[in-house]
Amino acid sequence: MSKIYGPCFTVWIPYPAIVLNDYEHVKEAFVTQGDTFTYRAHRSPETLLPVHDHTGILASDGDHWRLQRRTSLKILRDFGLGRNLMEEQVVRSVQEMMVQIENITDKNKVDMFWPIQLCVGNVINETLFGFHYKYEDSEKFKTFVRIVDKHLRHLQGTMPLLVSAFPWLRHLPIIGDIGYHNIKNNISSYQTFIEEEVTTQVKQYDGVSEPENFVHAYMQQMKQTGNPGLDIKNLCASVLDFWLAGMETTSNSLRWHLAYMMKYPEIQDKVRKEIFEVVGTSRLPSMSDKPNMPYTQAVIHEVQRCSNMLPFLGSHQCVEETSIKGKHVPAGTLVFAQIWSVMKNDPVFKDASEFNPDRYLQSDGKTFDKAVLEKTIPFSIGKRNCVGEGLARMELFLIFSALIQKYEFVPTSNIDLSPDWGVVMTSKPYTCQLLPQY
Ligand code: HEM
Repeated sequence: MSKIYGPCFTVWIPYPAIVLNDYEHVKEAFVTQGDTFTYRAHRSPETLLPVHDHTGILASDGDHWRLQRRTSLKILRDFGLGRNLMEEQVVRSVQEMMVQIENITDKNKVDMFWPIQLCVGNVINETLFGFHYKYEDSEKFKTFVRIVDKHLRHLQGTMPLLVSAFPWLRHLPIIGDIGYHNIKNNISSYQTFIEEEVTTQVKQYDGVSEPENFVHAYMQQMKQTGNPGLDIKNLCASVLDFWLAGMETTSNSLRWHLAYMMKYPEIQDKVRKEIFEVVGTSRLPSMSDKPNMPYTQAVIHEVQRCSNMLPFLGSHQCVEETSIKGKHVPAGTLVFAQIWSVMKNDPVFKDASEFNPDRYLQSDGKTFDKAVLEKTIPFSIGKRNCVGEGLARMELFLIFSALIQKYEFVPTSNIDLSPDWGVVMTSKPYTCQLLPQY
């Protein structure tokens, strides 16, 4: 549509919503006029993700959103987000995953879904609740993941979208049940999961001693600040946000990474060559290796660009009358930014449909092309960008490079790189043969 209507146009769904399609418009709205566009639209199907609207980070706005986002970021930073502590946590999960894979007796036809999911899930689980699920005792975790997975696919269905366009339809039988009430009921299953884990931690913590996990630290903030916006309801909502936003995205992205590596085995070999040269085989890759591994970094950028897991960001709403690049935007207008379009259509990506990690590197093979990097925005930009970007980048690097270091991934089923649609665009299921490399 952007080819016909340009980088900024209005769609009627049936209310008017502005769609931003290029980097310049997205930057002007979300960065230059960041405060004006941080509000959410509060319409289904988005409101069907959290348990209560206007709680936590993802589904709140205004001063309440600022408080929740600031509190969560402070806690994550105190726990070492982007520093050694968090790296140690990721490495622990990687080591457990490698043992699990090692123990798979038949490596000729492996589905990597659960090893990756549990590895990523345990990073977030340790941060939030301070423990890991054991591979042999992870049924509760798997049940939760299955519900969320189904939920995220279902939300993009025709019925939920119809209810979003015409909210009164939720009162009709069938459409209302499928498009609204069944989904709302589904949420209570994951609400129970989260509340049980939070309650266990709340009971264990005295409110004053050194916090050992996110729940403890949030409770400490509740006590120290006395701020009524920090309460158990918002604690549960923030924890759920981290589970939803932090686990499904990162684990799906890693599955995309392996799919691309199997489709392009020569690129997989080149990544492994760089890992062997920089890290060797006697230890796992670490964050201190990252600056010396430009090709691996370029591959991660290119997989994120091409897989484009979150083509549409969550809704943004403009709180006051303004203009974007000279185009009038009335107060209350909905704004959808298509980072899909930015990463597929910006002229900086030559032959954008080709999978070509080299586009990120200059001719010396080491220096990054800053113009290309600037427009690669899988975590969005501006005030409402991804809270977990630092952690996600660390996980992608450490988990991906550890897998490629140890195994060659050879497809044993068709690798189809077209996505399965949902709130998060996932790779199609595949199986692979794992060939140990040392
Ligand atoms: C590859 C992995 C990831 C990708 C591609 C990704 C992408 C994004 C994007 C594009 C947004 C902005 C959505 C919007 O504008 O509505 C976002 C928001 C968010 N992300 Fe991530 N994310 C990833 C991993 C994570 C992780 C690991 C965490 C937590 C530990 C996390 C937590 C969040 C939260 C809480 C928000 C909401 C921010 C707000 O509304 O203010 N994400 N993410």
